[in-house]
Amino acid sequence: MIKVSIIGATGYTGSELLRYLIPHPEVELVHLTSRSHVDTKVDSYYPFLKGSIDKQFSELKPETVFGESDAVFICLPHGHSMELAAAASAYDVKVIDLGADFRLKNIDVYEATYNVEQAAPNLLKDFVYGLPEKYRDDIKNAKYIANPGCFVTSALLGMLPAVNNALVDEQSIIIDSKTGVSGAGRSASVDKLLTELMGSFKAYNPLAHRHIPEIEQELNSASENAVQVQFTPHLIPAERGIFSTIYATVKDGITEADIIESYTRAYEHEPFVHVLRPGELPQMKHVAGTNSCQLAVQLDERTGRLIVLSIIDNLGKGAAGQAVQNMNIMFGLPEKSGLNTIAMMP
Ligand SMILES: NC(=O)C1=CN([C@@H]2O[C@H](COP(=O)(O)OP(=O)(O)OC[C@H]3O[C@@H](n4cnc5c(N)ncnc54)[C@H](OP(=O)(O)O)[C@@H]3O)[C@@H](O)[C@H]2O)C=CC1
Ligand SMILES: CC(=O)N[C@@H](CCC(=O)OP(=O)(O)O)C(=O)O
Repeated sequence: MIKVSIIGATGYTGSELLRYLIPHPEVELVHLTSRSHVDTKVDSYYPFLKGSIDKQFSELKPETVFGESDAVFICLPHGHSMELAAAASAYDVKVIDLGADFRLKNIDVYEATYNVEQAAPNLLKDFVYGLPEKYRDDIKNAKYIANPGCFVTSALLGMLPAVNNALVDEQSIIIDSKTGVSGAGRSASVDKLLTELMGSFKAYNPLAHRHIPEIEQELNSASENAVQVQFTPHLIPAERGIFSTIYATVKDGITEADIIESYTRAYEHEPFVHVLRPGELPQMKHVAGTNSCQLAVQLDERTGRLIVLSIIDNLGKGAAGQAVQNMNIMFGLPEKSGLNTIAMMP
């Protein structure tokens, strides 16, 4: 059994990790840390876990958590993982960070984007960007994983085959994303409460969202030409889910058959990415509570634009599900272990 701990287990990604890890056949949960609920029974804090877990939240003591675990998930707000990763380096433990501290390889870009100093620059090279569809071989041997951002995952899975195969003008990509409010975490501000959003819908951070450099970093490393994206996120009155509609102008001579062939080839062996059949359209609900991504791919012959509809659950493939997928790859387990959930309908 793999001894697993979660730092910041009282948040939304922490609870989603528990949902995947409690039934995981190869996992034994060891430490579940919290600042505000030390000694509270986990199933008192999370009544949906009654009968599933008999543990208490504990204080974060790095030497105990890293010293007694094989794998540790860090689920803290941005800026807190650098010091922890440095502490972990003294132990034989694998770390999967769900935050953004090690996603951006360029330190200046990271510091400008997050307005915080990169306090562990020497560890950056050891962090593998945790998108299995792009970095599976590196993930197998990694000690540290920087789990991708949620919008970024939906954008990259939607655009990587097009960029990899030079199907689209790399400067023409427009990503229009909608997200449920759980993306903002459990202690979100008033403007992200469902009561404020119900019956409404709004855009935020249109020109400066912190995921823009992350999307561009990963698309640029897949492309011979410079990639620049336009990205606008929107909040919708839903608990979870991301729906990205992505537009890009196709290059001269590229046909819909070329596009379908590239997407099919890219994902035919991927356990969690599903390219829909012609005419099928995705709905956020169809991936809720799962680690799946569904893609609808079409060429608009009239405008010459590729349109990709990409859906994930922000807490699933956008966070905890992808983190468990990365753990499975790092420990040589079947990639779907613990991740065989099916979306709830209706
Ligand atoms: N929500 C999402 O959809 C996604 C989130 N992420 C990233 O994952 C990480 C966790 O997100 P999420 O679970 O949503 O966040 P939450 O706000 O829901 O939870 C964060 C947890 O961290 C603990 N915490 C909060 N502030 C501090 C602090 N200053 N020092 C130490 N611990 C603190 C809190 O627990 P306590 O007070 O008990 O200690 C809290 O439960 C973030 O970096 C986020 O950006 C990534 C992808 C998707
Ligand atoms: C609704 C909402 O606020 N969403 C978050 C993204 C959440 C996420 O998953 O991104 P990180 O992993 O980078 O935190 C935002 O727009 O900043």
